Amino acid sequence: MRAVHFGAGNIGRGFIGERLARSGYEVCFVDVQAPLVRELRKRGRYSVRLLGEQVETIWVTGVTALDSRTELDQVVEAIAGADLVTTAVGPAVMQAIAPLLAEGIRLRLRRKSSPLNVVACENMLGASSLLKEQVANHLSKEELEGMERTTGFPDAAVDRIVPVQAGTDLLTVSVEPFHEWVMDRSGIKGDIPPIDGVTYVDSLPPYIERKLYTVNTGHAVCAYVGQLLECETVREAITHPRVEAVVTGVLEETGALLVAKHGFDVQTHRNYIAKIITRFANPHLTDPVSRVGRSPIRKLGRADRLVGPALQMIDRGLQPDRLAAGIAAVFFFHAEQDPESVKLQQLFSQKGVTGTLQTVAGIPEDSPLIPLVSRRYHEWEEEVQR
Ligand SMILES: NC(=O)c1ccc[n+]([C@@H]2O[C@H](COP(=O)([O-])OP(=O)(O)OC[C@H]3O[C@@H](n4cnc5c(N)ncnc54)[C@H](O)[C@@H]3O)[C@@H](O)[C@H]2O)c1
Ligand SMILES: O=P(O)(O)OC[C@@H](O)[C@@H](O)[C@H](O)[C@H](O)CO
Repeated sequence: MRAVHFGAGNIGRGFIGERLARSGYEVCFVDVQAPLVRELRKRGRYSVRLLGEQVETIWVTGVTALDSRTELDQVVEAIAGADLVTTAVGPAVMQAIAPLLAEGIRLRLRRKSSPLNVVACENMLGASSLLKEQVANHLSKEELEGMERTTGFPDAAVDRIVPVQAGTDLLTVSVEPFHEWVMDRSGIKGDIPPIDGVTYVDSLPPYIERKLYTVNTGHAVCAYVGQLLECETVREAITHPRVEAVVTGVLEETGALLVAKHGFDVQTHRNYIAKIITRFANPHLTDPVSRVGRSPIRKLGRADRLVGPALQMIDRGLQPDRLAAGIAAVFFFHAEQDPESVKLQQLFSQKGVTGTLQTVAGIPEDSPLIPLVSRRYHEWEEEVQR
């Protein structure tokens, strides 16, 4: 079994590649970082360190790599010969890999190959569906019909915290022991050769929303409020009583939404939240708030982890008070190496709370969310000036 995985970064090596290799797939990573590609190809293996009470080292073997900047033909050939394609490149990068995927699918159609599935393992709602649209833009009408018949793009939710890697070895990746990978069965064409640890469901929205609006909402609020209160890592933030209070308050709010919307059992959801808070507090992980808060404009998107649940709460007559405090904290986020953080600061200095939310999240001026966030912004401002 052969898998092509785009993005040999943290989650790519630390979770997707690890799962696929342990399930018997030969994994070909595709990345744009030449040193990473070179080392993966040369060594053919790397280690994943599970940072729990004890450190457990897993060797991921039978891997290789290609450079999507310089080895285009080989990447297309690898896609044509694959049993599965996965991605973990970041939502904004999917567009860049779409032409290569289209080329690979075109070659498979010409060769009358067996069905293929493409799974985007990105933190967003409907990532594989969006990737499908992006690929479709590069195909003729006839090729598109062929793709519809032969290629599945099942949406998925993936969960494992993989921080920025601080070790000296380029390939070794340290991760938390917890993992969850849920895939929408209805989007699959043909079969996906078994993957250890994947749960198949008939409808993904409850699972991806539960993950995005709990793990990622909580994580983001922890990062933004944490940085505002001078914490550098997620652990430092979640063990700061003020941050912890905001995060748990926010997760109570999104929990009420998720229970009302998807019918989750209240106690089961409380346990899910408690487990996540424990994961954030993992003393063996060093996860900087700058990573977790990265791409703040994306994170303020209308369907993303902050504004998404807040607007849905308002629609259901629920009050996203503490979530509004989390959203307001984003406007204080600074990460000089992060182009979105720099851009958001510029935008915010020109447009303030209302204009920025309208621009980046498309929220109407009369949305009740705007005064809620504005009030919370001024409260944070007073707090930091004290
Ligand atoms: N790190 C986590 O804890 C985690 C967990 C679940 C999901 N995710 C999601 O996975 C995705 C990747 O996150 P990450 O933390 O691994 O980021 P990362 O930056 O460590 O990895 C992304 C990789 O994609 C590569 N890349 C960039 N452009 C490319 C291109 N055109 N072709 C091929 N590769 C390209 C980069 O070089 C990098 O190696 C994101 O959508 C993220 O939300 C991350
Ligand atoms: O990857 P992002 O930028 O969407 O979000 C940052 C973190 O919240 C995220 O990477 C988590 O670590 C991950 O989603 C846990 O499963």
